[in-house]
Amino acid sequence: MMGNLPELQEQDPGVKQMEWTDKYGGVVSYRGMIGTRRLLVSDPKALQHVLMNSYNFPKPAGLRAALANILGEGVLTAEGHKHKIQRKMVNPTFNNASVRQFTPVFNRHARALVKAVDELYHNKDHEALSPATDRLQGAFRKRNLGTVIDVLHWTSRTTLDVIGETAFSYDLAALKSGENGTAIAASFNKMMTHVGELTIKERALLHIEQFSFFDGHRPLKTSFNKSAIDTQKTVEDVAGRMIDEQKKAQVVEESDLLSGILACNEDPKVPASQRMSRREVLGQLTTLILAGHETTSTSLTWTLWALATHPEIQTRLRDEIKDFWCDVDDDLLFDEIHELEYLDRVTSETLRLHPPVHSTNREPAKDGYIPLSKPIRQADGTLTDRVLVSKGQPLILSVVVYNRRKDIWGEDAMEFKPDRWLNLPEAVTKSGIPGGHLAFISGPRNCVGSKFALTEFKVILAHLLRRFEFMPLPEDLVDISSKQIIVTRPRVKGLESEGTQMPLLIKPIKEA
Ligand code: HEM
Repeated sequence: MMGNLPELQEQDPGVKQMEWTDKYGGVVSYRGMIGTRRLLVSDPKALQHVLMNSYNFPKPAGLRAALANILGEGVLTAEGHKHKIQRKMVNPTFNNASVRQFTPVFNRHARALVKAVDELYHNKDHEALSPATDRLQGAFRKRNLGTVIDVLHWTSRTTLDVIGETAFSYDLAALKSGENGTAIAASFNKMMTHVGELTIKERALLHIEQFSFFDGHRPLKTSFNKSAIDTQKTVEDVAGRMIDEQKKAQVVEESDLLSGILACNEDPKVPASQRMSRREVLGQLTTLILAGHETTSTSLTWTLWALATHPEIQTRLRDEIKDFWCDVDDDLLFDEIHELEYLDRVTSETLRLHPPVHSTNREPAKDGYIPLSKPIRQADGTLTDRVLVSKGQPLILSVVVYNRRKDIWGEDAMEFKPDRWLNLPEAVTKSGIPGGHLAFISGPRNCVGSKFALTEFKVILAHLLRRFEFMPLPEDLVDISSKQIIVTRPRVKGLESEGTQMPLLIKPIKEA
């Protein structure tokens, strides 16, 4: 009934898939639910073929409909002509000029995060964190070893506040008051907690719901769908009021992503047939909040963990940041932050080793062949350098497997080594995948917010490293594993019931 899916769930995301790939090569056939066959794809030529021809390999209709329950009718779930139109409206709001304008906002929220963590360190009545960190706290404080903080919890609130302000000039107040903040912050938190706690039955229903025989009967009345619909409605109520106010004022100031999208959409030069409906504009907003918040916060979290477990890399990175950024009262500027070479290598290396979006699903619109860079052996024992796929065949494009393949990245592929980016293997440079790793995928449906994400990520990381040292907790106390909850989030082994978290020890940096 469940095919190979339980096997995949037993281990951290990507582990089983990597085993299969090592054994069988860049395209592996396995069983999904109710006898369906899925192809796990990690061959670079095959990935590029599918991603660059994205309109011939759409996202499965069922998956899009299930995602639309959570995200509305935004660019992430649109297909074909609709997607082209939406992407045209959304693209300009993420160009370099626009991201440059948001960089002061990233700096301001990074400072607020540093202040909150600093208060926590000095024990000024900040709220309790998570049961795990609270339990660990006493022992470490007594021995003057530092303070334990759940970095996932703090980065997640910060990136939520950033997206609230940059997307629609709205103060989500997540850092200040967390789940007691605005209705939007509270409902997003509730929905994400729910995703993390899905029962086996709810998971099965989510899978089943993706089959097209549910078209017209979605969303099913599950408690998860109810919380997703509530979240979407909460965002739409607030954003809808804002759109009405801007229309009443008859001036569209392009100060945030929403007004940038509105300005493109209302441009008199755009024919009516090329414009987005009000529902679609609102859908962009829910999409941006979800796509732009969890991804960046989990990347920051995995990076802090990688740096905590590699202190020499942490020190080298901090030294680069300190040398360049003398006065912490100055803001880090857009052009400057991207010139920091070691920071860039550390960023690429974390996105390679810990891509937040673990995989993405596609299906061919018609029968055809997918080319391979390396031949694979077929069931009958013969070798082939192309794979025949039929219309509707589920394809799982595995970001995490491609990013970690030893035959592509080298024998040390599972190690965190930022300097590998100084001299990448030919298999990577000739893969055709822009930027080398696949964390933002490629082609017409690549991550529209990648420059925004990289700038926000680097600014927040630089502020944190300038002020704090991050250290891991002893492995016998805290052993980190991961779980896919839309994005790949960390958990503590043995404390899975406490949800996702990343407890690390912190100490303020003593300025020389
Ligand atoms: C480190 C941070 C991020 C990573 C790794 C990431 C990764 C991705 C990936 C892999 C996709 C393709 C998903 C798919 O097709 O299944 C995607 C799409 C998208 N991302 Fe990001 N993302 C990040 C941050 C952001 C941010 C900050 C924003 C906006 C503020 C954003 C907005 C979007 C949107 C709108 C799409 C849909 C694009 C389309 O289908 O045309 N992302 N992202």
